[in-house]
Amino acid sequence: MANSVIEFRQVNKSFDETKVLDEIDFEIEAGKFYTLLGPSGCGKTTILRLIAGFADATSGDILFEGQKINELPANERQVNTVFQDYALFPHLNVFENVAFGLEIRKISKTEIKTAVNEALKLVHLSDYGNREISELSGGQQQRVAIARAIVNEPKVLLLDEPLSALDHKLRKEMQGELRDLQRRLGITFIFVTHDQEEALAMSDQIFVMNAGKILQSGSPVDIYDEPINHFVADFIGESNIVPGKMQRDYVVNFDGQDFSCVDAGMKPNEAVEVVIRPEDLDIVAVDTGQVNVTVDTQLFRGVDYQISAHDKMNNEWKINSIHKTSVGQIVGLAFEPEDIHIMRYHETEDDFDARLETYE
Ligand SMILES: Nc1ncnc2c1ncn2[C@@H]1O[C@H](COP(=O)(O)OP(=O)(O)OP(=O)(O)O)[C@@H](O)[C@H]1O
Repeated sequence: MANSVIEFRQVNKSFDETKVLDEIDFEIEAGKFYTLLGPSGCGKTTILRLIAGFADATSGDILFEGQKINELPANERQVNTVFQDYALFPHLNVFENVAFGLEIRKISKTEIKTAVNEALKLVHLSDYGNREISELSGGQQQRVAIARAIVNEPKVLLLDEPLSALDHKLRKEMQGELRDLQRRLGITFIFVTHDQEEALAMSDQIFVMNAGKILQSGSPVDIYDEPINHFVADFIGESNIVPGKMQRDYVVNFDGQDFSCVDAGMKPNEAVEVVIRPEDLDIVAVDTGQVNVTVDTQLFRGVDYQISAHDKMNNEWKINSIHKTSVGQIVGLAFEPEDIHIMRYHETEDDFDARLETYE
């Protein structure tokens, strides 16, 4: 990649006998918003710590703009980190917190003042320089932490679950602000979250992780529409995942019937998993859709109903619909061939658990 800023080559990290990163390979392109997404304990923070230089890889290479930086001390790396708990200095005011990194670099007072004011302006805190940290809301403290990181003009900003302490509404607002800030600054952001909605909303590129591995990387749309396996399909939004068998190109069998799909290139009779998103299903009269299901539960959510149902093979179906049904009712489900996504390779959570055990 011509514009690569960070690259991991077969990076492994173990603590004693426990492997927490397993052959991690990726390239990060300059100027984009990347997200590491995965459940708690999958190794996201460890990747950030390796990039920042707070921890060493057990094996493999870490490159910054094409140069190996495995041995480079943290303070010589052109990256800054925004931590989950902000890590602000409580005895310094807002201005002093942001200025701290510049002061230890012995930059002139005038330059510091200009840079700090510019950083505070970028995070919409221009009038807050004299405030004590204890006088700020959570969202404002988060902005100070971001200003303190960007004032150093890093090439890469690492953000470790920076929004997790905020309430739902503020969190949504900050997602938009961070996205805007990244675009305005044009520096690379590497953002860590376990919240799939946040990852889809903010990122240019997502790395979906589980159990120390990157399972899939791609744009939010790619990952949502073309999940590579069961874990990704399930983790990114809600999915109906039904076992099936590829009959031939463009024809898949599930629920005891053949369906047209847009997938080809698999072996005849290959076992597959069929994914259809709940919002792609329409509820229609019984026998007028492709699959009939019996409604098991129905929840009203304001904008729609979240319905769960089962088909004659006892596959579970989740449907988001504006149409009200009733428990026990048999309805038809209609969908288009392009709403069917076929996954040829699947690894269930049980498989993952089994793989995890091999680490121990
Ligand atoms: N210093 C350490 N010593 C031993 N094990 C560690 C250490 N740091 C992390 N781990 C383990 O490494 C694994 C990955 O941790 P990491 O913090 O990278 O996960 P994460 O995906 O960021 O999780 P979370 O979302 O909970 O922060 C976990 O099982 C964790 O317990």
